[in-house]
Amino acid sequence: MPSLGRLHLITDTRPGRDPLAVLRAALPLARAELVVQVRVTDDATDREAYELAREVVARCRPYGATCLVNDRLHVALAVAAAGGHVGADDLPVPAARRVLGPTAVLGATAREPGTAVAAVAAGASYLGVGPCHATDTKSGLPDPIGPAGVRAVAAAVPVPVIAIGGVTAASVPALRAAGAYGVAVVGALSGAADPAATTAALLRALAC
Ligand SMILES: Cc1ncc(COP(=O)(O)OP(=O)(O)O)c(N)n1
Ligand SMILES: Cc1nc(C(=O)O)sc1CCOP(=O)(O)O
Ligand SMILES: [Mg+2]
Repeated sequence: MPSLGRLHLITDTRPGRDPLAVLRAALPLARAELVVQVRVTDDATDREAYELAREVVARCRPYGATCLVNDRLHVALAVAAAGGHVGADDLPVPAARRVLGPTAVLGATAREPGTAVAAVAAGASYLGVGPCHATDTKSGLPDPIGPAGVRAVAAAVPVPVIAIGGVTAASVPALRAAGAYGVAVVGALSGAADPAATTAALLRALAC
């Protein structure tokens, strides 16, 4: 399995956002370092998720970037994405692994070491760990765990930890120092005035 990219761009399909424009800006800079997670709003249809994921897979391919699909693993399979990401309300990790097969990339959300260890034992190949910082992008999240929370999880598992939640280029150094392999962002890129410049800043921070 090729090594996982360190910059995870999660698509923002909320009204007024343009996920493909952000992707166009990020891809030529981040190339194989980019993992694009196709995440649609809960009210999106499977057809909408499929069309977006198909487009993302096609755009990622020439750059060697990776496309994953959030939650909807049948969509991941249908578009031949590299894998998917599941959390507490989605298919359990063992079931997700069965659906995706043994070689797919499978991410699981873990907020503390116990869940993290269980997710890895059940077949997760990386963990999304957060929320690291406060964020308006998703409601109903628990309190931020900060770099200390990331450190606790990263110390407990042998797989890459991807820090998520309110991540910006400025917060990357502390998260990396805490053991994060990479970061996942929504708002830092989808709300950026200059997504290319922000991608470059995130990549610089991740390279240190
Ligand atoms: C990299 C990464 N980490 C965590 C999540 C959150 O997944 P989940 O808890 O299933 O919540 P939703 O994204 O489905 O709302 C993620 N998507 N990616
Ligand atoms: C989708 C999601 N899941 C999170 C978790 O902690 O599980 S935080 C989050 C939103 C991340 O968006 P932003 O980069 O704009 O803060
Ligand atoms: Mg989910």
